[in-house]
Amino acid sequence: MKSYLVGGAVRDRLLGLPPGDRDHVVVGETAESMRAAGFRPVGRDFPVFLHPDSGEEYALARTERKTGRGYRGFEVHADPSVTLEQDLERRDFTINAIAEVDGTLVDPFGGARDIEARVLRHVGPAFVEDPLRVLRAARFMARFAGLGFSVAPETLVLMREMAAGGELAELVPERVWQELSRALAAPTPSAFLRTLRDACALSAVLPEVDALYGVPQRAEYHPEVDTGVHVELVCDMAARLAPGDAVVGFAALTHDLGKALTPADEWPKHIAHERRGLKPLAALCARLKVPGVHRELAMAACREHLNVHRLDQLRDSTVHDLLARCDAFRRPERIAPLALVCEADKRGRLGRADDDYPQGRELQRLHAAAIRVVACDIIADGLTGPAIGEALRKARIAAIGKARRG
Ligand SMILES: Nc1ncnc2c1ncn2[C@@H]1O[C@H](COP(=O)(O)OP(=O)(O)OP(=O)(O)O)[C@@H](O)[C@H]1O
Repeated sequence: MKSYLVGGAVRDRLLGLPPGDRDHVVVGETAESMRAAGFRPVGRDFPVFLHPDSGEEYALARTERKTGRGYRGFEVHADPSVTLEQDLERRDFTINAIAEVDGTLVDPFGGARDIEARVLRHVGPAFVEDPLRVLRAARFMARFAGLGFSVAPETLVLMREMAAGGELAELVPERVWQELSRALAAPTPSAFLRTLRDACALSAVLPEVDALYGVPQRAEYHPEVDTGVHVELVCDMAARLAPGDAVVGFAALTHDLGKALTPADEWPKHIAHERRGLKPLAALCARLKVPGVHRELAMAACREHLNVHRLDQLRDSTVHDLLARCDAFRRPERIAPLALVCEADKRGRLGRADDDYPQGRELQRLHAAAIRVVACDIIADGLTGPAIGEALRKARIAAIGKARRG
């Protein structure tokens, strides 16, 4: 059987990055011959098989033909006559279209040269057939911008054409979310936003975030002034504080959505932006089918980030109610990520990256003190019904006060 290692595994090795999934392409075989050799078929849309021992993916070499709008309008053709080069030609970027066999590269589109030059370049004119590739370009930039990569100018031209053609709106939410969440888990999420803006595509994918650009903030708190730039800095700071964590990343991205709704005559102040942001955030989550865990932290960060910043000015009961709104007595794991998002917000400002953020530690300390008080302490006092809840609240407020001043 003739098989080649392809895609991310070859690319990442040439970049000197740790190896991820190893995908292979197989030439000259059929689904029947693969099954006869012990490979297990997976997936509905493409002829992909799992190796019986290693579990690695082996896909039959295939070509694709665009038959309709959107990324689903593809006719896949996989038979033993499809060559390796034809399979590589249908791929998105030259850096992803390199194959390797026995230590030798097969690189018909100059991917190794583009890796050397740190260029993200499309393979060929078929690039425009799948609108998801605009998002993939932005996602690879989030991953590789720190290594010095940029999008080739001719690729950017095609991305702009694709965005102008309107097909991005037809992507199913799951695919958009997959690229967005992977970008937020990458080292430089700001490059995802900037690449989409450069391609005039951010307004189609994340209109709520696009609307933040050009909205000014008070320069004494935000030397970067522009809210969109602030959000970029916050996302990159979140990626630094919580590497690979798209839950924290998504909350960082969306914590200030309300600032886009501040009436312009109130600029650069944004009174009540925490409250105003909840509705567009809920709409965004519904549209992209954002998983509950991401949604919950994002809603909490949007609502509470100012409260956490001024934690030392809040009354004990207000700290308690903040924790209760976050459901932090039943779900204690919610507080550490909230503290991280708030820290990213504070340090994601021009010139503030090295600021200390004691509020994050204090929030966790007060939360730890409050959750030490449990219902059985109260029930032991002979209380019943709603009185238990009220007594519990009072005891937790007292515990917060003691932790602060005791
Ligand atoms: N929409 C697409 N259009 C063209 N080629 C694609 C597309 N999606 C995936 N590919 C090809 O399949 C390979 C595997 O895709 P995948 O999404 O797993 O990314 P990857 O390159 O392996 O990166 P990662 O390390 O992030 O998983 C890519 O390297 C690329 O060659």
